[in-house]
Amino acid sequence: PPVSVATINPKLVWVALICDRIAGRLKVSISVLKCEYAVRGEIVTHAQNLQQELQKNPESLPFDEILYCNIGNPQSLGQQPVTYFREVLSLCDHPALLDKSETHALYSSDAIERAWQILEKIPGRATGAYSHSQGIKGLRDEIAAGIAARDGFHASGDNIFLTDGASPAVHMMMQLLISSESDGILCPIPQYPLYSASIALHGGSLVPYFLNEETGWGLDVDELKKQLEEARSKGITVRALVVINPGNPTGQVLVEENQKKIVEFCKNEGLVLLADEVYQENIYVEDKPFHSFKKIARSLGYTDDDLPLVSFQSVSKGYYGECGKRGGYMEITGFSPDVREQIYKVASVNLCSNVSGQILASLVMNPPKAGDESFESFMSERDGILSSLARRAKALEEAFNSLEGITCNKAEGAMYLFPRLHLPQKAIGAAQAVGTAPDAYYAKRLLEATGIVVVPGSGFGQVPGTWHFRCTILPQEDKIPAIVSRLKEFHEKFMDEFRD
Ligand SMILES: Cc1ncc(COP(=O)(O)O)c(CN[C@@H]2CONC2=O)c1O
Repeated sequence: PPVSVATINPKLVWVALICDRIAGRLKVSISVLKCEYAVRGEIVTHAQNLQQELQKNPESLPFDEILYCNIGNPQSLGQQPVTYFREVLSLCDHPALLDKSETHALYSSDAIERAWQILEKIPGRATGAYSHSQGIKGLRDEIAAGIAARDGFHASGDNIFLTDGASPAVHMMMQLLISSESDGILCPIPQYPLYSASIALHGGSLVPYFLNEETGWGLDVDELKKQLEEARSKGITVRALVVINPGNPTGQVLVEENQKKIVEFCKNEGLVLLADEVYQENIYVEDKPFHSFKKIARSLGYTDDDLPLVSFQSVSKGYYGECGKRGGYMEITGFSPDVREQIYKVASVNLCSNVSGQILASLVMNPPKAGDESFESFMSERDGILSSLARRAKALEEAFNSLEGITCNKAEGAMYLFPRLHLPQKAIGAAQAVGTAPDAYYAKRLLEATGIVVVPGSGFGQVPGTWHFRCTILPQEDKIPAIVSRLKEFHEKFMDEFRD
């Protein structure tokens, strides 16, 4: 009888596929086979199967809904889009509305004005046309102005590449940096698996550096040096350093002094600094404001020519959470004209990113200002979402830390908690008996008992012998108490079952 992939050990599937590939029977490349993306991996597939069962027979499982806490997808869990952004987007998408008198009764005057300004930046006001391969120049200039206002240092629209979210920008940079397995990219462990997946897809080598859980997921430059030297001793040419700040899945926010050391490290070692800053607006602690690496580099006196730096931003996070609109950019500085030409060439192969995402990225980086008609309502929506995220982060952190055998660092930023499971040996043995990582075994048992979907820590990487899972802080606030009670009930039973 057909056997579901969920019950076969994924490693065996992988070996079988590789053998098929070597035998020439399978047309999928080895790099694709090596690629994994746990955020939408085996646990999520199992959850989707359970959801179908629930739809067929609502009484079939010990819960009545699946709660997807596996992915940073705020609007899928009830978060509302920002009114002003949607007003401007809808007017730009259907400019004929701007000629109708009734529009003024439906839209704020500053949204109407902003839509006119944006359309004036688009050749022929044609939002349905291909744009420049870096994105519409006028929108890139808007974004550059927003970056300059954020950092207090000059930014140029010529250095902005607008992309369909930050993901394709990361893939583009990996394509440019990696020629073979001897090219290495320093990545944090735990890391957001876009990086390990992209490095695998491009045939490169991931050079891990471990964040320190004991110091709140601190990034220690001595660890960077150690891993860099080890990679070089194996003949790997390390091309770049990835830093995710605020961190995913770990939620830490870097302090300025640490960032300065990281910039100096990249400068001294001749590394490209890939600064993933998609959670720059998700900061929940007063004493750790966000500083972009662009700002840090300029404050150290490094100019455009001193340090190759790529800064990634997205419209998927923050208080806007517009994941499905696919907007974002990379700001590239410190590259020679020849290299910039190659970056442009790669971008031009994809023609351009979607224009709605481009418009949204310009709104995110240049939102309403004091005095604008929409400013008060915009700030009320923004602050309401961010303060609620902070409360949810704290509630879940406290819940995890109240459970036997779980410790959880604070989520200082981003959208996730990454609690550590101190599992009894019996539980580890039970997982090994079914050929599953202990944290994946826990996550599957949690899902089957409560409907809560989390991602096993093994999907992000972790210090060997430690086990974690990642849970988003995104379920709406009124659902958090039910999640906490379901989680507590499951966990207490699990520990009773496996206590040594
Ligand atoms: C650190 C980081 N960088 C880049 C991205 C890509 O974002 P976009 O392509 O949407 O701009 C994500 C998405 N976060 C994933 C998606 O949801 N949960 C996650 O961990 C991310 O967490």
